[in-house]
Amino acid sequence: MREGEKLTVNNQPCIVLNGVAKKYRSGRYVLRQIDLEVPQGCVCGIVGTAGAGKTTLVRLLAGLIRPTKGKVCIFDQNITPDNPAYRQLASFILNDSTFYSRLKVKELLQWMHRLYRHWDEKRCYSLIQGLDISLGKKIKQLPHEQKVWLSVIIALSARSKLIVLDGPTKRFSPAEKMDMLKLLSQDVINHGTTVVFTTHSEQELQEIADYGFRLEGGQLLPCELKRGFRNEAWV
Ligand SMILES: Nc1ncnc2c1ncn2[C@@H]1O[C@H](COP(=O)(O)OP(=O)(O)OP(=O)(O)O)[C@@H](O)[C@H]1O
Repeated sequence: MREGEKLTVNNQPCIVLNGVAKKYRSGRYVLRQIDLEVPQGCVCGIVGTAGAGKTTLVRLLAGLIRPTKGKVCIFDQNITPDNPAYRQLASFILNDSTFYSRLKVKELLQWMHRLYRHWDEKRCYSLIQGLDISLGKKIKQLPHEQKVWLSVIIALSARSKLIVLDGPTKRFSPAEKMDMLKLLSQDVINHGTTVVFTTHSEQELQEIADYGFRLEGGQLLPCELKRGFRNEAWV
């Protein structure tokens, strides 16, 4: 890919990155020139080795940090730490999320219900029951896997149009990882949700993504995929 060339994967983008570069105060450019459009209703995977800049990219999408250069847009809105307007539309499930640990599961869900305009209560409780998550337990008492599931359930119940996962399934068994991806794939198909995930695994990208990119040397390079997420056997 030539510098400055845009990776356009569809005409109706959910995410648009224009000339994005990021340099932390203490160091070198982690991201150099990212130009990307991700369409709505697809699964987009980003693979990269440790330190390639995946979390930095996700934190830019989440508006947790500012780009040094360029512009980050989600659903046509310019994303910065002081523009939280898109948050009714997007959910970010980060690697190190240790959220609301003192609340009970039930209290957290009640809070989320108040927070999200399009909250789907019926769906939420049916997912919770299916996964056997105890409503009376405090978040801090849940094992890591259940915390990640809970984040996914919240994103799905909030009817998020964009769900971004930054390596949260690292400690999952292959079967459990597949269950989560099947659940997300159904949302992509039924509701046109866009799912973006980061991974260290080229194989995961091959198995799951509709569009795949490799983050290397601060740039995003397109990956050729052998098959898409929406394998008939899964849906
Ligand atoms: N706040 C920060 N200040 C300075 N440097 C940082 C900061 N955050 C990350 N970095 C550096 O930026 C580079 C990219 O880090 P990042 O966490 O984005 O990579 P990653 O691809 O997500 O890695 P991993 O797969 O291990 O999570 C690393 O060299 C890291 O040390």
